[in-house]
Amino acid sequence: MPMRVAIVPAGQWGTALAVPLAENGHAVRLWLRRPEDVDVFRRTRTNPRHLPGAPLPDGVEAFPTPEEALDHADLVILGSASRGLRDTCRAIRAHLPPGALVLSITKGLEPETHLRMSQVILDELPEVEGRLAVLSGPNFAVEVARRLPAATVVAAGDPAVAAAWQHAFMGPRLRVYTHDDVLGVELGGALKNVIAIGVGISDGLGAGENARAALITRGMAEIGRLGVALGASPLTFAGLSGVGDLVLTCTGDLSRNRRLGLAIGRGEAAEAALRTLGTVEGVPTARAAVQLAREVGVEMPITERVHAVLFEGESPAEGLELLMGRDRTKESWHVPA
Ligand SMILES: NC(=O)c1ccc[n+]([C@@H]2O[C@H](COP(=O)([O-])OP(=O)(O)OC[C@H]3O[C@@H](n4cnc5c(N)ncnc54)[C@H](O)[C@@H]3O)[C@@H](O)[C@H]2O)c1
Ligand SMILES: O=P(O)(O)OC[C@H](O)CO
Repeated sequence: MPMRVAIVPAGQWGTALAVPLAENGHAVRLWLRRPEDVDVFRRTRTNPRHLPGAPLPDGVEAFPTPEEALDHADLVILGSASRGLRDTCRAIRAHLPPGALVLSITKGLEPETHLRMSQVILDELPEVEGRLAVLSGPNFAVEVARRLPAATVVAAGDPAVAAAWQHAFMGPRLRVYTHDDVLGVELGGALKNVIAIGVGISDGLGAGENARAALITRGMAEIGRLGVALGASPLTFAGLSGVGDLVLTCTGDLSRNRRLGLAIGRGEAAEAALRTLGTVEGVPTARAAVQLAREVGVEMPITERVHAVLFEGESPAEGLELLMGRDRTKESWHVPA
């Protein structure tokens, strides 16, 4: 059954997700935060600020206010970067249709609180409890917008909620798997961005492909270690939202996190790279992840080094040396009792 879907706000990822939704016959309304972007959209049917060169299908409309975008919405997608998610929740609260299903597509941890994105949403919008799902997986927006084949995961506490989103998105170019481990799916999507910065740094230094594979694999181990300590199922990290997204982000040159790392590893200034790249979620997430890991007593050596390079002036070469010089250990996801 065709539904009304609001994407509030629509950045690169939210705009790309309008494509499979509209192609499934849903009426999609984007909230574009700058009114001039709405004018451009109405003239060109593109959102060039966030997703240049991707014409959107009939059935997608753009609006300058959340109120208009949310009018009679059955399904609501929160598409903000993590730094704006709280403000987004506050901006939509008064206009959220009662009973609408809500989906988080944001990958990150809040630096000050260490909360996952679904926890931030429930903090601001407790009334959506039971109606909230999260989407995460190995998905570059530009490829989804170009209708290249992809797979992703929707997780929710209530299987009927996950199934409703699966039904809304699933089509010949996008496979959607449901999951019940919201915690594991969100942590995989958030923490892989920090490891991708680390792999980019290593590649930028010219450390080689052996180093890249080692960082990805040991990165998965430390993500899994923290995830399990926090209550996630270990097998979630073997799935699309875990190793799938980690591999994509660490190896795909479309990744902004990987590209930030590459720039740092080559000796370029992180600030300049960040200005060009825009949203790089691994940066705020590195702060939260390091504090969270220390709180629960879990070792995350790669995340620690990325954090030190980003925030403590450690050089990429020093970081790599410190990782290679760690005490001998066995290969495991050992979680202290
Ligand atoms: N782009 C991708 O390929 C992709 C794929 C999967 C997941 N994601 C995730 O989707 C999320 C959004 O990424 P994106 O690529 O769409 O980023 P983007 O930079 O293109 O868009 C970010 C959106 O957040 C809004 N925003 C930023 N600061 C805000 C604030 N303070 N208050 C309210 N809104 C604010 C912007 O207006 C914009 O609409 C990220 O968490 C990212 O990890 C992105
Ligand atoms: O461009 P990035 O690094 O934010 O990665 C985008 C997606 O998260 C990949 O799944």
